[in-house]
Amino acid sequence: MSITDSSHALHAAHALLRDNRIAEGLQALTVLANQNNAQAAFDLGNALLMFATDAAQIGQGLQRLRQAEAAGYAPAAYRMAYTSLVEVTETFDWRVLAERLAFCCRQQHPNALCDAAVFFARFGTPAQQRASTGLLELAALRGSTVAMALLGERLAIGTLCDTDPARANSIRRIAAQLGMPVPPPDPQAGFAPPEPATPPPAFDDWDFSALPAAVAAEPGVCLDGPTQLYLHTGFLSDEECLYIKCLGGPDVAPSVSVDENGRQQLNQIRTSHDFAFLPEFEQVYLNLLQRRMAAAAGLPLRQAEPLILLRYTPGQEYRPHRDVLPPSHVIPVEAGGAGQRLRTVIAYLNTPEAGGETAFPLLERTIAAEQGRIARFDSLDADGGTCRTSLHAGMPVKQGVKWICTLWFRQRTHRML
Ligand SMILES: O=C(O)CCC(=O)C(=O)O
Ligand SMILES: [Fe+2]
Repeated sequence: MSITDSSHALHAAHALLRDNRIAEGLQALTVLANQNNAQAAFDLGNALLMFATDAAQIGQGLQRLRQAEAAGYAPAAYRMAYTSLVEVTETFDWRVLAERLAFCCRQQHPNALCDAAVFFARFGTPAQQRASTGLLELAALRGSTVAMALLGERLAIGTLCDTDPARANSIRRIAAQLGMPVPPPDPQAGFAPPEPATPPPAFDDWDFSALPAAVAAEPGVCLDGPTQLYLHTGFLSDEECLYIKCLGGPDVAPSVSVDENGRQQLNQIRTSHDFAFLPEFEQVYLNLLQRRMAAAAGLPLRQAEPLILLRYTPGQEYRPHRDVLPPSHVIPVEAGGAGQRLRTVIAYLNTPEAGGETAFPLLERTIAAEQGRIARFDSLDADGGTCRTSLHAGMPVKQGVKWICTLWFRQRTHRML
């Protein structure tokens, strides 16, 4: 098949999937993938993983991703990189992760470049730190809107670059239109074209050997022994907080809760908006941040439910509750399931102007929502019963907006990917 023929065939397969003709779409992708079309193999792998309900189907999906990676297709290497960080389906090796990321960066994969920039800014050598703003420029030019938003903040503040308030203003305006929570433009400074005046400088120091430093973490200060309530301030950098908010912010939707009968419903207990980072929405650095949160929890990331991003606007709250699920929602450990929610980590991604504390009424403790800190606590006692003192509430936001993300850890492996 010629390149034009195969790209037509790929478009046709995508159209079938969009029209919900799933079996036909998968069949068309399979034909192309079997002709060694790397993009078709990648798309097929992703589609199989999205519809997979058991380990065998996941295995088939990953097989297609490996095929695409072996053919040198960077998006497949990228997905394998973050999948390996969960350590369920793919064995984990720091050296392989570093090689995959370096490969994706050389191929100018936008999300890999964005991840590299955020990683180097905090953990890179001085030369990598200085170069990281150029990597954000390149990632943005290649289509990463998150990199664009992070770049705008660097230009506004002058972090690892000279300030350029007029360009920062234009970028902030675009990022806000996309639904990202960036500060408003400063009208005094005017507006300059958002694109860089000169192309970003060439860079080829893709040494990711410092990656393990990104996931090292301590739980912090213990505030209550029986509840295992810990507080760790300064856990995430300002840029890491913005990275998480910009990744999920455009897609938050009204939160649902699970009632005592196991039904999902919109209700008055939890009035926030949220977004779940399902496997297809993950990124390498987001997974590294989750590994860091898992390290602070003392549990493997594979025991966590998907990371949830939450946004509360004034008046919104999460009324007093415990994080344990209704029994109907739990497959017990004895039956081979992931079991109950055991431990929660909450990361505070901004500091609201007023309100939004996390209150533990039975402990008479309140944790102020402060950008960059994490709180951690247990929902189960040592004997497996509900931890009574874990009762907690997200207090109403009084002024401004509150952004947090939460990881709920189960008793056993929960993630399939
Ligand atoms: O908003 C908060 O401070 C608490 C959030 C919470 O309790 C939860 O997500 O389970
Ligand atoms: Fe909670």
